Amino acid sequence: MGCTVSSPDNQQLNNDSLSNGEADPFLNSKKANDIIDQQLMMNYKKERTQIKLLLLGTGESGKSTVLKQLQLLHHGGFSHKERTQYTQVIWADAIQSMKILIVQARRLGIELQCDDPIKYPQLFQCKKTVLNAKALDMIDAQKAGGSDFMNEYVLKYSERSEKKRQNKSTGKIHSFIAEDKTEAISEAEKEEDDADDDDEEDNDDNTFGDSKHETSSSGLGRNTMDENTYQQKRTVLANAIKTLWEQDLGIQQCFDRSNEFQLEGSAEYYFENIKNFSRIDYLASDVDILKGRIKTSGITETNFQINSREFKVLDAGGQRSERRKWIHCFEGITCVLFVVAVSEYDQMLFEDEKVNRMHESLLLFDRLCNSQWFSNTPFIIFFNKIDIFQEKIGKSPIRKYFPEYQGGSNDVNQGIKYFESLFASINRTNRPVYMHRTCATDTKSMKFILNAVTDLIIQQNLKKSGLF
Ligand SMILES: Nc1nc2c(ncn2[C@@H]2O[C@H](COP(=O)(O)OP(=O)(O)OP(=O)(O)O)[C@@H](O)[C@H]2O)c(=O)[nH]1
Ligand SMILES: [Mg+2]
Repeated sequence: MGCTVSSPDNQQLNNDSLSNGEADPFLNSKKANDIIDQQLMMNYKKERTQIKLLLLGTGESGKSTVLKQLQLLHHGGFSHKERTQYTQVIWADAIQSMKILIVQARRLGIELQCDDPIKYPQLFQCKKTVLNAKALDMIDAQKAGGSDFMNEYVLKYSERSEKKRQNKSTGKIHSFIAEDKTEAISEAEKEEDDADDDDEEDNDDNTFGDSKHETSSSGLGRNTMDENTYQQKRTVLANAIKTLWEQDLGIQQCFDRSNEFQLEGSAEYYFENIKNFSRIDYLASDVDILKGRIKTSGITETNFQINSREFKVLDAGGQRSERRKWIHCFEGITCVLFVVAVSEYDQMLFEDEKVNRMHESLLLFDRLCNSQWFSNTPFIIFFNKIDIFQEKIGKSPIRKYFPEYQGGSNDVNQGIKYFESLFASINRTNRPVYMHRTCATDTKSMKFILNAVTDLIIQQNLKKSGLF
């Protein structure tokens, strides 16, 4: 009946097993509990000592570029996969950027020399080459990021998408930061679902420019050509882009007015280096990757070991439709690094061309800095893109967009100071906001600034945890 007779041999065996703990269910579960407790304690200690740095700011302000600099400083640089991806993306963006300049010149009533076949036959031919080029046939879309790249490409370059992204951008800049966390999360989840539904519809959209059915292409053109023909086509296209860029005065004029429409911030760099990007064996350099742009979707997490401390850096997509996801990463943040593109005082949002980018950044900062979520969290602001700011302020007066600006129209220092004071005046808490002027694409200056910033965060964190 299930009883066992305990023989002396049996008893010895049982005693041995018990002493090994193999057959004792209580001892076994205690062991398992101990392991879980140990793990929890380790996680708890790690959580307590790990520094969580959150990169926030509007779209295109330079958050991911700051992350890339951290990668160069503390992660041994970029992987082969990243280099391959940026090589493809930049080449496609370079082609589209030149198309945009041609089309926008017409919209703005700027006369293009390449529109005159009699006086400028060579430029006319170059224009035809560019407008007929299908960027997706000129790249390996899979290497460029597959379906993520394709969706992004359509959203960026389709005229129809311009309206769609405006609709998607609800204008509800504040929705992500409702003080009631549960309400905000459920709202975020609902809106995220809606956004996903929209994405699917985007796939059959047409592309900006003369190549009407470009996005229906799967980038297969590259596979149907032999290598020599493919390289030849790319070389011809690169020469056309370079010639238009260097010789057509209308293109230059249009570029000077690029704050009036959406153009890649690094378009000039792409055109200047177009021959590199056209080579099929070319692999993006560190600088290319820093200059290249891949919009962040969602939130990425990267771990670093900095001065023997664990850092987790969270990089959030900054466009309006991305911000509803932010709420998911607000917990346990050690420091917020807010990035402002100071050069964008005269530009409109990609997602809503009626809204000034600097105004959006100020509003966003107001909501974040004065929110209960971050009442004990230090804020650092990077006033970024100072290189573009320097070049631009002489040509595009700050006063035109910020009439209360009293500083000199060519004075870079006064100009940045003005924006710094606007941001400082928004801070209604009694904690300080640290500010730095940055050019996130410049590795040398960023090394210095990022070292100072990470030191400051470590010090602050030690003080806060009572370890210092
Ligand atoms: N010239 C110049 N370009 C910069 C600077 N910082 C960033 N950029 C460029 O600006 C573009 C956008 O930068 P990202 O780092 O992708 O911007 P982001 O804030 O991560 O954008 P989202 O992911 O959409 O939120 C890239 O092409 C960068 O190379 C800068 O200081 N100077
Ligand atoms: Mg980004």
